[in-house]
Amino acid sequence: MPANEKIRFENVAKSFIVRDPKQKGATQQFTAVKDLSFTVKEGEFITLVGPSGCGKSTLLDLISGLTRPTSGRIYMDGREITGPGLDRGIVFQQYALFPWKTARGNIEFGLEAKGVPKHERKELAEHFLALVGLSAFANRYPHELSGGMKQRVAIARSLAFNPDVLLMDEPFAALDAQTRETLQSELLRIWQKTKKTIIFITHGIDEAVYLGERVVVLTPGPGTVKKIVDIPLKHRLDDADIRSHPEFVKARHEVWSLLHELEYQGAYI
Ligand SMILES: Nc1ncnc2c1ncn2[C@@H]1O[C@H](COP(=O)(O)OP(=O)(O)OP(=O)(O)O)[C@@H](O)[C@H]1O
Repeated sequence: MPANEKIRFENVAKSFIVRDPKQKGATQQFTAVKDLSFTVKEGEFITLVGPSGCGKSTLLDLISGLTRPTSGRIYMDGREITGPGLDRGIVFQQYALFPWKTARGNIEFGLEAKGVPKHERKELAEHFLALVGLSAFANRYPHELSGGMKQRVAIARSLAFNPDVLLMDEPFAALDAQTRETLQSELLRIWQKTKKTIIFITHGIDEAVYLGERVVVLTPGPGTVKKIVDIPLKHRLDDADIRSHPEFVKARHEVWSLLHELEYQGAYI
């Protein structure tokens, strides 16, 4: 295993048994992803983009250990992933916060379940609320927070567990464009500070290029790797208008062109 390798997909396929629409009571196999082979480096920010139904969430479920591959193997730190673990944190599109707990309470709750002592829970919650810029909102309940704030709490909650890898499934998809951009740069800042490995799923080509050091472009279902595009942008946070930068425009165009090749015709991107 190369020294800086964090996650390795080796010929991974995942099929589901589904109802056969042509024959009452019969079932058939449906392949969601196949021949998936790629690696993610330690501390890397990698984004995955592909049309609806190409298997992005399936792929994340496999890394999280919520489901097992039908064939092939997935390794983390050289060990096969066989189930869920706190070394992998997940942030979903929907915030999944407890409505009866405050922002701080939501973060502390998981830590309590993990057996972290009370004073440490409070300290950790405060540290991560500060990291996502929500110190002043610690005592607010989810319904008193904006969508962007709720998603920040969800990110803080995941980070408080100190996972090695943060798995993000379209976390900003439900937000308005302005809030999304703000959270994208905040996430980059957090990534630079925490040095976590981040695997981020998105429908957005801009988002994939802005965040990812590499963008994994997936084929329409059954999803497999079409191409991995290197994004050579070095100073994303220093340039407020990085999206107009020629390197950004070039990378964006490359990903866009891949997703508009013939095999994607009719797919919803
Ligand atoms: N538990 C399941 N049983 C049967 N089919 C499933 C199951 N989970 C996913 N699928 C199918 O596998 C394919 C991939 O689904 P998945 O949710 O991974 O796609 P996606 O790329 O995340 O889609 P989207 O971008 O629309 O969220 C879809 O056709 C879906 O219907």
